[in-house]
Amino acid sequence: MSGAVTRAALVGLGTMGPGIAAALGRGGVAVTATDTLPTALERAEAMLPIARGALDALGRTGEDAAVRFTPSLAEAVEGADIVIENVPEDVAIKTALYGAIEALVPPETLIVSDTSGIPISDLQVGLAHPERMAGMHWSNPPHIVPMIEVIGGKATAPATLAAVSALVSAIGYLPVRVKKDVPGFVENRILYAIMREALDLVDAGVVEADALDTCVSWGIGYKLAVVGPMALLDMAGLDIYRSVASFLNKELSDRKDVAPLIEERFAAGKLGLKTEEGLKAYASGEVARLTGERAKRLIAVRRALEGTA
Ligand SMILES: NC(=O)c1ccc[n+]([C@@H]2O[C@H](COP(=O)([O-])OP(=O)(O)OC[C@H]3O[C@@H](n4cnc5c(N)ncnc54)[C@H](O)[C@@H]3O)[C@@H](O)[C@H]2O)c1
Ligand SMILES: Cc1ncc(C=O)c(C(=O)O)c1O
Repeated sequence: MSGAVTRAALVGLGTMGPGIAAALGRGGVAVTATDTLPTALERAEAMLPIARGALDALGRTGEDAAVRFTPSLAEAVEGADIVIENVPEDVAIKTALYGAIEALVPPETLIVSDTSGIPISDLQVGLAHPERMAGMHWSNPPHIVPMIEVIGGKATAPATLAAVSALVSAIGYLPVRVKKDVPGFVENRILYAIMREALDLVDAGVVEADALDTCVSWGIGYKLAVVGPMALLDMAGLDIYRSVASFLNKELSDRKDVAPLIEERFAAGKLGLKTEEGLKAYASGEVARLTGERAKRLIAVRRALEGTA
């Protein structure tokens, strides 16, 4: 692929797809989006104006490039400069899809995955042209969180990484170049260290779930939005960090499996907002209300941090 990306195909329209479609369109990239489930296509079409409203509220106003929806993978990828894969976090599902995509597009079309942390080297291994594949990891909600990780695998060409980073910048996001293809990349290695400890503390009865969320959101979460961990070390003092880490690090959870609480809810089909019950149960209408309220608050915080509130 040479030149800027102007046309993207988006494959998979679940939690992440609709917001990504809106963000690309607002960034001037025409999108053709597809999913194997008709209900996902319908939902994504309904979500598009809502995500565009959030972009307006962020001050990211302007003309939208066309966003179209189709049940046909062939139609979605036709003429695309880049194919953005957003299907479930499962190597078999993703690699089967890459086979189908490669049969439909020329060798220069970029293929990227929004994988949360499967190494790109593992995903690209069966591709006929693995050099055109990279990781493009968005954060949920993708039309509001302005950072995207860019990851290369063993076979990724430098030109592919340059093109993906250029696309991220062109649509107004901050590209974070992850230099090694480690599982979980950077964002999810940090997030899952937090999640593991949070679940362990709740499971051990140290704190109620709601109180833990208050502690993290109004304590470290609020602070980290302004002062990242490396800067926070200097703010706290390395002597303090050293003293605390010398007794605390060995106390922290190092469990290797998934917490029993999550396994139990997963086995019962309780997946969170998407099934209206996860760690908590959500009354009718509550999911839409919560999603809207959270978007409003995230937008207000982002505008304050950007100095545009
Ligand atoms: N949910 C998050 O917070 C989040 C954040 C960042 C990245 N991710 C990653 O993004 C990817 C998608 O996550 P999600 O939460 O949107 O998943 P999801 O399960 O909500 O949606 C996946 C969609 O893919 C569709 N699909 C499955 N196989 C397909 C195929 N062969 N062709 C076309 N469509 C197909 C499904 O019908 C579904 O609509 C995963 O790799 C995930 O790890 C998720
Ligand atoms: C729990 C969880 N897992 C993965 C991701 C992203 O890949 C997110 C997120 O973006 O918020 C998440 O919350």
